[in-house]
Amino acid sequence: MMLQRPVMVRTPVVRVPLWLMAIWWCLKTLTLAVVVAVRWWWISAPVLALAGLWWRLGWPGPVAALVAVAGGLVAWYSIDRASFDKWCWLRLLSRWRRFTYRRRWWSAMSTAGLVVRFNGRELLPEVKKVAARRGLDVLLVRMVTGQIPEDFAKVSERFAHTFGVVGVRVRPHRKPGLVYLTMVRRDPLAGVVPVLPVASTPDFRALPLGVREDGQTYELRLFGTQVLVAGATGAGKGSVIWSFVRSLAGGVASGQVRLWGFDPKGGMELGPGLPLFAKFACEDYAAMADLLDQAVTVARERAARLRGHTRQHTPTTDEPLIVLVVDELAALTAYLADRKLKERIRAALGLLLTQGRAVGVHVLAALQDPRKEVLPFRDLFPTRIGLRLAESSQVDLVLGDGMRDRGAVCDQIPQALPGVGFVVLDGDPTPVRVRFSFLADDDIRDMAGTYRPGGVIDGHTVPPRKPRPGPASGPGSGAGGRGSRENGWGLAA
Ligand SMILES: Nc1ncnc2c1ncn2[C@@H]1O[C@H](COP(=O)(O)OP(=O)(O)OP(=O)(O)O)[C@@H](O)[C@H]1O
Repeated sequence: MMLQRPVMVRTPVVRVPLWLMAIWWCLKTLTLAVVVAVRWWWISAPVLALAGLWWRLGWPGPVAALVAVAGGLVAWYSIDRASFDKWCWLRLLSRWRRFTYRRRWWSAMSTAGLVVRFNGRELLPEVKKVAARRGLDVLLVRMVTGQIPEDFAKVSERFAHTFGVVGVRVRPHRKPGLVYLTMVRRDPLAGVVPVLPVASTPDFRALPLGVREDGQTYELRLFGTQVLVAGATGAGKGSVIWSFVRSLAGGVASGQVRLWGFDPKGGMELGPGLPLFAKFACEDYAAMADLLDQAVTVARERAARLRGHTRQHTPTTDEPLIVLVVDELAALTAYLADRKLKERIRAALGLLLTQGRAVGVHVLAALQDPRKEVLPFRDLFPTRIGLRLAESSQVDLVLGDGMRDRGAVCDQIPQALPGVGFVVLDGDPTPVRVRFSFLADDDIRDMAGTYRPGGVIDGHTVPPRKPRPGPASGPGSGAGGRGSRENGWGLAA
């Protein structure tokens, strides 16, 4: 039997003289000081500069420098606040916020259940970047292997309370493994959004409808889509409809766009803008079914003509974009007592929603009550807008499964914020919070007077009016010598 030598466990001792150790510690401290000074250069550089001035000029040196810098900043702020915010204030704020979020990060992740224990170690998501904006902070976070953005979305409310912010929205980064957390500190959408300017030729790929949380204009891509708006009573469906109509008004005036209105509430909602509509139906459901059938015929004719030539219709005055504006979809598809008529309407609507979008026949439909009879139509609307909703269960019903967890908390929109909602695009996992511009009745009448289109009156074609600035009289007032029938009530062709 061979005797094995015991394993050597003692560390060999090397005797180092004290002066060598002292040099080593000095070098180490110096390196650490340089690293800290470089890492926090935005603190160390000014401190060094002030110290240099004090060294050469005594106290007047740094005091004069501080006064000059403060004066320069005040002047910059007063002359160009946007660039001051962008290049100075928000950058400093971002650094401060990065420090404050990191301080509470470990406990926040731990209590939210996002710390992963692996191989005896604790792994937690890492804050890569913090960008402060007006009223919100955007954190770029690297997730721990195995985590997905949904894990963060589920605890977003918990984060809001932990970090003392009004809300947290979660959005995946385009690179896997990264996620954005938007910490909303004060609601940037608290103020009413005034009417937006009208483009004489609308850009159908970017129609301005309101303002997003990051302060940018929210632009809707109409080409290739159909739009559904849902909201409880008083949620501001009217403001979505009128913001949308306004974004198209230039095209309505030039004849590039034709609006067909369906207002089953007897003309209450769309009435103030009546002159803008080429066709309109508000009481007679059979007339509404006829209009829908006409739209299906147009869509089919165009599809037959365009097949093999193009995949997207280009609106012209000869072949305009047709937009059907429906104020209460459920009145057509769910509440209607006449079953035969209801089936006819449902069939026509289904065809329009599936076949219309490539050939320039679009639908904007508003919905108050997301009940199951209207649900089959939801998936035919690639763009869905959820305003304030009565119950949390309605959110996924309207916007699609999982949308509430992803931050579309329509049920938490306060009554005091009409016109605020979440927009969801098919295939895009991130709801966008938007406030739509508000048009009072007078704004709608002015717009209708200014941008009303030409039409057919008693067999004579009336050319479109040239847009003119300033207020104009409203519908029914006989402006331009046109009565209610000319305004479209009588289904002018
Ligand atoms: N975007 C907005 N900004 C500010 N206030 C708004 C906005 N939209 C609506 N409001 C206010 O909320 C009120 C209700 O809005 P609106 O009539 O559009 O709601 P609705 O959803 O169409 O309601 P209903 O289903 O009862 O017709 C308006 O009279 C207006 O005062």
